[in-house]
Amino acid sequence: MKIGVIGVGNIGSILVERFLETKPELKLYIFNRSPQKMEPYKELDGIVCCGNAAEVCEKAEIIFFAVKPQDVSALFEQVRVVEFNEKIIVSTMTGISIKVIMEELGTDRVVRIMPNIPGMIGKGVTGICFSPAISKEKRDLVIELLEAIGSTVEVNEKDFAAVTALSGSGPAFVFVIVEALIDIGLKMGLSYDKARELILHTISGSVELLKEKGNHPGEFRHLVTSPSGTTIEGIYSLEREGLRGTIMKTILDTYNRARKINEDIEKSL
Ligand SMILES: NC(=O)C1=CN([C@@H]2O[C@H](COP(=O)(O)OP(=O)(O)OC[C@H]3O[C@@H](n4cnc5c(N)ncnc54)[C@H](OP(=O)(O)O)[C@@H]3O)[C@@H](O)[C@H]2O)C=CC1
Ligand SMILES: O=C(O)[C@@H]1CCC=N1
Repeated sequence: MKIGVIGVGNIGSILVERFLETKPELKLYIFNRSPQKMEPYKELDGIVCCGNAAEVCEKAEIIFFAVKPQDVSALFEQVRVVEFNEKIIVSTMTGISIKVIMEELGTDRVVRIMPNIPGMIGKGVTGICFSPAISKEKRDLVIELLEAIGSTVEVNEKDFAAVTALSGSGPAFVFVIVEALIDIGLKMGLSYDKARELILHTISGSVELLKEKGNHPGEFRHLVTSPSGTTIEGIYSLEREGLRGTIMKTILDTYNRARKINEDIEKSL
């Protein structure tokens, strides 16, 4: 199968590298605005570095658009000449609706996805939504392709801003929390390595426990919390400081920003 990737930045390069690693049978066609980002792929088998975005669209059957929202107008201009017909466009672009892509490019086969950075090791989760014209067979094909970066969750397009906030941007919030936990480990006298090991195992172990047992997180939180013990002291502090509200507000601000990007793009096109 012939796959195109336009924009080989953070997300585009994850897609390219995971496809190369897990799906060697694919033929890849890539293009990036600044050519130096294509350098690492120049001599590799199964990958062609194209001269422009339209060439990628002409040669590939499924084409990933992985540019920033502010670069989408220029990209539309560059690929408007292409006859998309049976081709499928898969967009990672935040805030760009399926309708906008269909109208701009005169196609009815568009998939909108919101991947995340753990896709780098095949452990990402990707929100996905299809335009109605895409057949069940082609939907399954795209989902199978995306297994290269992890699992997929099908959502309604109206929920994309929420997916962006929770799982698209989510890893950044997790990394900030991990950093804060390591720093406080250092403050309490632990080495960086020991604090990091303790924290990463605590987080991944707690996540695995929730996944395996399926309980509501509050149930396990109670198991840890002894009367007059250490945990309740921490929980009391956490609630007084408003951590729960801070986290909810963080996600809501991110969600509102995703909606605003969408609104601004729709107005500008
Ligand atoms: N980063 C993340 O975790 C996630 C990002 N997204 C979304 O995915 C999209 C890409 O994000 P990200 O990879 O982080 O962004 P990057 O800026 O890292 O990558 C975008 C790439 O697109 C290139 N580019 C821009 N215009 C064109 C064009 N017309 N033709 C070819 N290449 C072009 C840029 O080239 P140049 O080198 O010249 O700048 C750049 O390398 C965004 O819309 C983002 O919102 C979605 C989910 C998660
Ligand atoms: O920060 C951003 O806009 C993108 C969308 C999700 C993750 N990164």
